[in-house]
Order: sequence, then structure tokens, then C-alpha cells
Amino acid sequence: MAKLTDDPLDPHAHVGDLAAESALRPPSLAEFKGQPRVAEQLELVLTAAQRRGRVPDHVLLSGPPGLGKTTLAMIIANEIGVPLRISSGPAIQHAGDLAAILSGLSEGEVFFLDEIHRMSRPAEEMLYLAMEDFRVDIIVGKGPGATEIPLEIPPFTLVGATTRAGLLPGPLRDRFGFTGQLDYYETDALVGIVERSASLLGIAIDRTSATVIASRSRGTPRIANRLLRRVRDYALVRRNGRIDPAVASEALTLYEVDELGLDRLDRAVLEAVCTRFGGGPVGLSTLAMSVGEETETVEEVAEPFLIRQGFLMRTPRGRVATPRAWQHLGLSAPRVEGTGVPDLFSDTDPTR
Ligand SMILES: Nc1ncnc2c1ncn2[C@@H]1O[C@H](COP(=O)(O)OP(=O)(O)OP(=O)(O)O)[C@@H](O)[C@H]1O
Repeated sequence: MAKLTDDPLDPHAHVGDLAAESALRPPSLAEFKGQPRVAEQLELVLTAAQRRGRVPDHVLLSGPPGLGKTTLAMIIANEIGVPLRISSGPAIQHAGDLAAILSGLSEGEVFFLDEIHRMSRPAEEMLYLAMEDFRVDIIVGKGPGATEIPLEIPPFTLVGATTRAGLLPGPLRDRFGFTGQLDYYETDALVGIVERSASLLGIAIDRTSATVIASRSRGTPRIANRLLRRVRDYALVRRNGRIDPAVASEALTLYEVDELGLDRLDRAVLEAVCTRFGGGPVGLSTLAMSVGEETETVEEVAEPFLIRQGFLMRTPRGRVATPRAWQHLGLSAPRVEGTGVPDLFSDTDPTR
């Protein structure tokens, strides 16, 4: 389940966004643009299962928030024409919670388990058996008199989603027949998504304005859709309702999204590394504390984008700002005496 936050630039779902999000979700693989490799692989898995008359293999979807994992789970259920049951790792703290869900599934149902890496260990062990043998062992009683009663469950397809595939234990990862790794979207694909969403929401937008929004959306459809709505609001309140590239750009500047798509958190992280820790290396927890954010938010939301854009590096000694980061912030990087090379590895944070 997507996290709810109040930050308009957070790629997690925003309070009030959920209804808008579901209206914009593409309903089929053919309409799910921007991840052609995963869409094609998934289509093969689903078609083959249908031809064999079997439930499709369990599917693991991984990638940063807002790239379409929940959407794909819904699409899988739609494509094979079965109901979808949704839950999330943090909601399943006891094996009994999972047993209750699994035993209530109907034959062939898709069970979407978001944030699967945050499930409790006993529930995880129950899931192994359920995935492999479509069976759970219910423990009745306590102590030496406790007995395990095996309970058959109908064949189902588990779709697990995680932002951190690396945190999943090997035995769990191995039980998925297919793993789809979602990656940040190219700007062209996001332009298409912005145009599609605009048309669904009845917003008139030209290609150049859609490109302004898409290129500042950090490669993330959820952010593209949200920025489109903010641009629409700005045009309505400050202009005559018409969106053009200048209006789109003014609106995004107002919402503190810069030309490269960096938002307030991204810039706060880079500024902290450069100005408070001399460019790094600085440990993740120190960095998160210095920008007043959870370690998880910095690691899962800001960092992947900053690393991908070449602003930040992860080194064994901590996070280090690249020359591009200094340049983007309009600062000059410190130089190693006599070499003219930025001193990227001075050890400023011995507490890491
Ligand atoms: N390929 C796509 N085409 C069009 N819209 C998309 C696409 N992928 C995602 N979206 C839109 O982006 C929004 C977020 O997608 P979704 O909720 O599926 O992301 P997620 O990866 O599950 O996020 P989280 O990890 O936070 O749960 C939805 O509104 C959805 O409509």
C-alpha cells in the first residue's frame, strides 16, 4: 500500500491523491507504457499460463516508489480476469493474519502484497509453504501439546512488491517465478503519460508543456501526474486556465521543482553533503538526521535519483557529492592541494 504523506513532491502517495491515482491507472498491459521490457516479459508469463490452463507463476516487482508496481498488480488481475486481494507487509505482523487472508482467497485470485520486505519472519515462513505447495500449517494450542493442522488453500498468484529487493531473504526471492525490475521512466514515455492523464482529466495541454512537466518528474509517473495537477491549479488561479510552457515552468518553480527535477529534499541532501560535510563522505544516518528526514526516505526516495543523475556517489566510507552536485548548487568544490582535482574522499565523518 502506498504511504500517505503531506509533501506535494514526495513520490509516495499524497493524502487526497489516491482517488485521482486510481482514475489514472492504465487498465491493461497494452496501455502500460514506459517499461517495455517488463511489460513484454510479463505478457509472456501470463499468456503461457493461460494456454497451459494454470495460474501464473508468482511475480515479484521491485523498484522505487511511484513507478507502477501497484498498477501492474491490478493489470495482472485484469488481464487474467480474476479478482485482486491487496495487503501489505507491515499489516501482516502475525502468521495468523496471513493464514486468514490466504484461506479466504478464491481459486486463481491475485494476491498483491506491497512492501513484502517488511513482513514478520513467522508470516514469511508461512508464505514459503503457501507459495510452493498452496498449503499453510495452522498451529493449534501452545507448548508441548501444540499441533500443526495442514490447511489446503486454492492456487493463487502472489504479486509481491518491494522498493528493496536486496532485503528479501533468498528463499523468498527464489520462490517467485518472475521478477520485474521497474526503472525510472525516460522523458518521452512520461510525456505520453502526462498527455494521457491530461486527456482523462479534461486538461488541455500542448506537447511542449507536457515535456516541461515530464522532464521535471524525476522519471516517476506518480510525480508527473501530481505535477500536472499542480500546473493545472496554477493556470486556473494565476492565469486564465490555459497551460503553456511558460505557465508550466512558472508553476513548477513555485513548487520548488527545478529544471532537472530535483525537489526540496534532493537539494537539501546535496546541500548538506556539500556545505555541512565538505562534500563527504558522510554516513547515511548522519545525513538523514541533518536534513530532518527518516533514513529510509533519504535512502529510498532521494538517493536513487541523485545517484542515477550523477550527483551523489555511494562509497564504502559514506555518501560523496560529485562535481556535478557542486556545480548544480552553484558552489565550487574543494580541491586537493596542488592537483586541481576535487577532494571527494576527505574523511569528514568518522562516526559513520
Ligand atoms: N506505465 C504507466 N503509465 C501510466 N501511468 C502510470 C504508469 N505507471 C504508474 N502510473 C501512475 O503512477 C501512479 C503511481 O503508480 P503505482 O501506485 O502503481 O506506483 P507504485 O510503484 O506501486 O508505488 P508505491 O511503491 O509507492 O506503492 C498511479 O497513478 C499510476 O496511474
